[in-house]
Amino acid sequence: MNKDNVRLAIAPIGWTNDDLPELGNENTFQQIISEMALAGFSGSEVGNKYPRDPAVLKPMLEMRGLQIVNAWFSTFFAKGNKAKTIDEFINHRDFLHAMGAKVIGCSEQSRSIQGTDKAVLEDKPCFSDEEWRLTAEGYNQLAELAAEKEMQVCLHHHMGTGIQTTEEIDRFMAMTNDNVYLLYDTGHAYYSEGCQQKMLAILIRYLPRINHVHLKDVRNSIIEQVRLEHLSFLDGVKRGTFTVPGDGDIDFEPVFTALDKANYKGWMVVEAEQDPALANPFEYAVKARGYLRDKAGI
Ligand SMILES: O=C1C[C@@H](O)[C@H](O)[C@@H](O)C1=O
Ligand SMILES: [Co+2]
Repeated sequence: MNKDNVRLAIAPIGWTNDDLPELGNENTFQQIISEMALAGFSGSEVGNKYPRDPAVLKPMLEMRGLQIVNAWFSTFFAKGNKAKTIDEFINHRDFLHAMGAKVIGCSEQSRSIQGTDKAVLEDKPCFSDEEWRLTAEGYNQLAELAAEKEMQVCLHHHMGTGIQTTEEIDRFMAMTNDNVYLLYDTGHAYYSEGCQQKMLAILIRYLPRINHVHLKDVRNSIIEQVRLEHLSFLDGVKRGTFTVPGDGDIDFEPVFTALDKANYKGWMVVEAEQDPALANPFEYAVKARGYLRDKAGI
């Protein structure tokens, strides 16, 4: 891939998991960012151990050659919580702007089961026409608010949410304006659609509107356990659904080729939540960095 276009970041979720705070609670903020830098990454997303004051956070990152590239934001438009969502979004946008980030990765969490004990492959919500209308209207407004700071909003399609499958991503992209982007997450696309081909089809269809990429690998054997045992999303994570690129069953080379051909300019973020007691986060960060050097040439 073209090194002038793409930069590499890593998410803290491999060290401490915001969805499962008991995973990696022993890992400190300074250890996390020091290991990210030592493994050869130049960006990070934001985790729950990060100081939220840019005056504190920025110098701690800068001295390690790191910058903040995005932070997760949960929206609740479909259930009618527009005013609260917008209010919180503005605070979040201003924090990310102060940190120098350009994109704001959001997930529509109305009726989401990603943090519950429901079976992730069976019990996901499906939005009504009215829920779709509210969601699209909300994201169109977020895009305008982001533009006020020369930033862009993107939707993180996610397991267990109302915007997970190919059809749901298609509907979301069709109902929103072109200034609403997609955060493409390889792991969620593969997990939802069950195969490489469909995972790639989403990427290829939306290349012009993808402005942020999460690189997660998956273990098919664990997804099979999730299916057979009707496990929740988080139970799957604890068993090892996800791992770093190159360590699981996804073939990443066509992903890199498609992004490169489309002249993708932006961050690619290694994001591989697994139990740090089973998968040493620093070791896996180094492994991911080596894989990206070998296979993507970056
Ligand atoms: O981007 C993400 C953030 C996490 O909190 C989430 O659950 C994970 O799977 C993900 O892709
Ligand atoms: Co992600």
